[in-house]
Amino acid sequence: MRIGSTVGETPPAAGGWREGDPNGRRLWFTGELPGLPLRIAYETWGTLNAARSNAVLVLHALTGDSHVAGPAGPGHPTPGWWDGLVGPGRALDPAEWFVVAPNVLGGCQGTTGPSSTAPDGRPWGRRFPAVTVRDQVAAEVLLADFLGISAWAAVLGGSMGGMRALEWAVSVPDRVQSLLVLAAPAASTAEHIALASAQLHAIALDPVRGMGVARRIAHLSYRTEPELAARFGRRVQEDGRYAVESYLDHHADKLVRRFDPDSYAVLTRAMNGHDVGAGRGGVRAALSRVTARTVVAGIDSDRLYPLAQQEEIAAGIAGAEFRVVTSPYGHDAFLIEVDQVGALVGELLKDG
Ligand SMILES: CC(=O)SCCNC(=O)CCNC(=O)[C@H](O)C(C)(C)COP(=O)(O)OP(=O)(O)OC[C@H]1O[C@@H](n2cnc3c(N)ncnc32)[C@H](O)[C@@H]1OP(=O)(O)O
Ligand SMILES: N[C@@H](CCO)C(=O)O
Repeated sequence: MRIGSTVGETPPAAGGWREGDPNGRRLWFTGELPGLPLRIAYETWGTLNAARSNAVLVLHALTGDSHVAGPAGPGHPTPGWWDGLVGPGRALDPAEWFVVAPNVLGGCQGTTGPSSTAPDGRPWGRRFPAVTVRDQVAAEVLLADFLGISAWAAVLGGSMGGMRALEWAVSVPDRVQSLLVLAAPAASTAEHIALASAQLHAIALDPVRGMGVARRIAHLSYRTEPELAARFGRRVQEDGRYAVESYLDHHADKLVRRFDPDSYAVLTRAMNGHDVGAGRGGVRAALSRVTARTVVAGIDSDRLYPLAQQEEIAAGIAGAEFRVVTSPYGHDAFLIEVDQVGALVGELLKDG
């Protein structure tokens, strides 16, 4: 394993990597997965204690990145996506916990992905190999090895991050002491694959405009019908667009400005392939491997990953607690309902 630079050195140009952040430490390391040179960009908050027992791994969703906390700014296209969870007096207080957040394998914010340079000196682009959620976790295991963390005090994730958190607890149970799976399924369903299929077709037709279409489709699955009705109704703007149409246009435009369509496609395919039970005798058999103290939580209005999918996970893990986040916002509540999510994290970590 070759160790990469630390803060302050010139970061690699590819993949949207930028300089350090005053609220956290942005780092990267290089290693190798079979056949794939690997760089992982990650951020940390707090200090690893001498016993190496206070490390918490936070795993982001589809278009998230390592920037869990801190303001938006140069190099941070969005503010910290769980900003309310990390900081003094918050559930993940850096005075107590060493918080680590990697950008996912296949992503576009510093970790190896389609916008990275391939061994032939050209960007990978569409040639980037298909990766699975298991590959992504294998890469994160290399990061944990590098950091000298044999077991995480907690692994936390929502949505695609929840898929990886679950995969961690199943594939290396002895390295996960406690686990929060939020708004994620044990396996992607026909509905998920169908929604993703339409998005992937749009990107195949035209990467940039197609990703805008993909985001519109996806964003609808992240919110709820009553919320859209209450916020936008049938209102038409001065420019002639329905207000809800304009809202989706806005989210599409914002994503197009900050995200790589090839990464979007690679990560979407990885989510399609997510099935924690594949090759392990099925979901129940896979879940029975988990030894972590576990909280599985869903959102009562989530139409993408409905509550029954988290109930299934909780039912399969010995001693798991099942919790419901109450929200009108649907799937995106895992990002919005920070107080409720913070309470879940606090519950998980107390006496942990
Ligand atoms: C772990 C991760 O996933 S990290 C990545 C998270 N971030 C993203 O995914 C970015 C996309 N954004 C989102 O998904 C959501 O905005 C969330 C979950 C982050 C926050 O949700 P909310 O606070 O409910 O924001 P909401 O969905 O209402 O969007 C607000 C935006 O829509 C804009 N907007 C609202 N109505 C309209 C309209 N009729 N026309 C145009 N724009 C509109 C607002 O001006 C605001 O713009 P801004 O974000 O540029 O300031
Ligand atoms: N808004 C989130 C939702 C997906 O879970 C994202 O873009 O990652």
